Amino acid sequence: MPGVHEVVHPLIGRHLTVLRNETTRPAEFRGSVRRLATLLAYEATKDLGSLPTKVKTPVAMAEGCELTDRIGLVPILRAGLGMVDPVLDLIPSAEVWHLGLYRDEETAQPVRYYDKLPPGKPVDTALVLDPMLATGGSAVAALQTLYEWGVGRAKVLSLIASQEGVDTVAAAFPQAQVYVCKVDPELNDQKFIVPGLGDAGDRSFNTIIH
Ligand SMILES: O=P(O)(O)OC[C@H]1O[C@H](OP(=O)(O)OP(=O)(O)O)[C@H](O)[C@@H]1O
Ligand SMILES: O=c1cc[nH]c(=O)[nH]1
Ligand SMILES: [Mg+2]
Repeated sequence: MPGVHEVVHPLIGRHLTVLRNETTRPAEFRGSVRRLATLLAYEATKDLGSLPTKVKTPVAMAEGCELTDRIGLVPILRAGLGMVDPVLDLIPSAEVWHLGLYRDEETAQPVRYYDKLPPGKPVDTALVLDPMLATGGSAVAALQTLYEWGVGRAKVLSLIASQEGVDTVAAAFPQAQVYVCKVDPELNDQKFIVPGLGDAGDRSFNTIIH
């Protein structure tokens, strides 16, 4: 499907296995989120704009390059927070604009609770960071906000998506690019991804109520 990129790599397969495992504790879960976010960001940034430059090494002049896009990382609270630092490590010049969205437990519809995008000029490329793309409602809401802001280009980076979710995003915003480690086949009655990994926010932040 155009616009949806499932990144296949043995390291992604391995770290995803740890992430899915129900016995994985929060600290190790966060580590796996970081590793997968790095691998996904590497793939999702292959077409970033850059210009050739020169750089002086201790020995001689060499060819270099600099990034030309103004890049915004857009983590979706809460679970997207765990993907910020690894992507910021790769793109230290990026801006970070948080969006607060949670799924209503009864309806699974996204509820907006934080949005402070500035009124001025938007970023050229926005990377939406959220480990889970289930119904696609949160990703669609985030993309709607970003396109209204005026971003030139938006890419959604999710560790696990459902087929229904990526279809929903593609139908709403065919111009958006979606990068995922794995597209899982279905959603259950509570709109959780199957097999998925459970609730990414709760597993990241150790907030599962027993
Ligand atoms: O595709 P959707 O059906 O919209 O579901 C995906 C959303 O659900 C999760 O967030 P959640 O609402 O659990 O909030 P949290 O990150 O605060 O735990 C996840 O991090 C996404 O934001
Ligand atoms: O499976 C799911 C669906 C929504 N949010 C999650 O964290 N997991
Ligand atoms: Mg959320």
